[in-house]
Amino acid sequence: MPDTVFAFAFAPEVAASNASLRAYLHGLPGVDAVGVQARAADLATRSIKTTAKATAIDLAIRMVDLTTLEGADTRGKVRALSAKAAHPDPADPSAPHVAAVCVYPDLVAVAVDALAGTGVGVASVATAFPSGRAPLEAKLADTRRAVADGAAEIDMVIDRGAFLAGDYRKVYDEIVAVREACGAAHLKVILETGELATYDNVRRASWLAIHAGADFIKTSTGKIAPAATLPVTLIMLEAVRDHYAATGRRVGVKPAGGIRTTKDAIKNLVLVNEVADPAWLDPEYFRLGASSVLNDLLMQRTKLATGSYPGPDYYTLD
Ligand SMILES: O=C[C@H](O)COP(=O)(O)O
Repeated sequence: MPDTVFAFAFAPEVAASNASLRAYLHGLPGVDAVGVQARAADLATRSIKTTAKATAIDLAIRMVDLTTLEGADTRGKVRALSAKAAHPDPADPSAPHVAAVCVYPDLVAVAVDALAGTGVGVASVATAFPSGRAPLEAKLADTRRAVADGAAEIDMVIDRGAFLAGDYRKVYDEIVAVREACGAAHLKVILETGELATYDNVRRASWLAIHAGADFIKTSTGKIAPAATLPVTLIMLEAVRDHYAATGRRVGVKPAGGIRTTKDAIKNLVLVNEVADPAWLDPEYFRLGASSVLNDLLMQRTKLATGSYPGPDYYTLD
């Protein structure tokens, strides 16, 4: 049965005050938690075989934002990660490159230099990642620095404290300001769904970010559990699907955090196909934020092509 598609009209005056934003967001239909969990669980049981699986694995590799977001990150680590992003399987040039490498702002220039001419983008977290707790001026400076150093994509975090306190206008205004600071760079807005407490809040935060100008909505920082669960990704896919139906603007979705295996990746692709539509099955509109899924995708790819797994030391460490 096809999903009901809601068109949530959003006139500019809705953003004029916190009260009008609140009325809009709390007027959205409530999420049927049991239904969403059951549907996500059902879709997670779908399996993909042989040729379709090979295609899905290559698509998943092309959608990976290969991420390192550790306090201990070094220039050398980012160079090594960038080499892997551009040529994931040095023994098999047919393996596609990933979508982007995602790093802290101070390492953007290193990644840009290492990835020049490869087709792999550079994404950077900004706005006081992962907490989002800094004055707006600091968040904008963070964003501008990353863009000036060559980041083509900015992954910002929302102020969850403001959101949970009902200060939607502050969250909306910050996204608008960061969107402007991004210039030509794409903006991914991280909702940090593991801190939003309810599915209704995930739906509200999705619509808030979409209307404020997000190019992508992203589940998580990877620093808070639970991160990218299937029910949460499903709710976000519904939002971008319905927004597209209402406006013709296609916003992307990026589950991130805790995606470790080829099975995890393929479950997400099934969700995209069934909940949104196949037009989202493209790195332009769907990404997988992950620090360590790439090796498993490469191993399963080799297994499909040759019939056996490569040895455990075959790939560089994630
Ligand atoms: O944006 C991506 C996440 O930070 C990566 O999280 P992960 O280490 O659980 O894959």
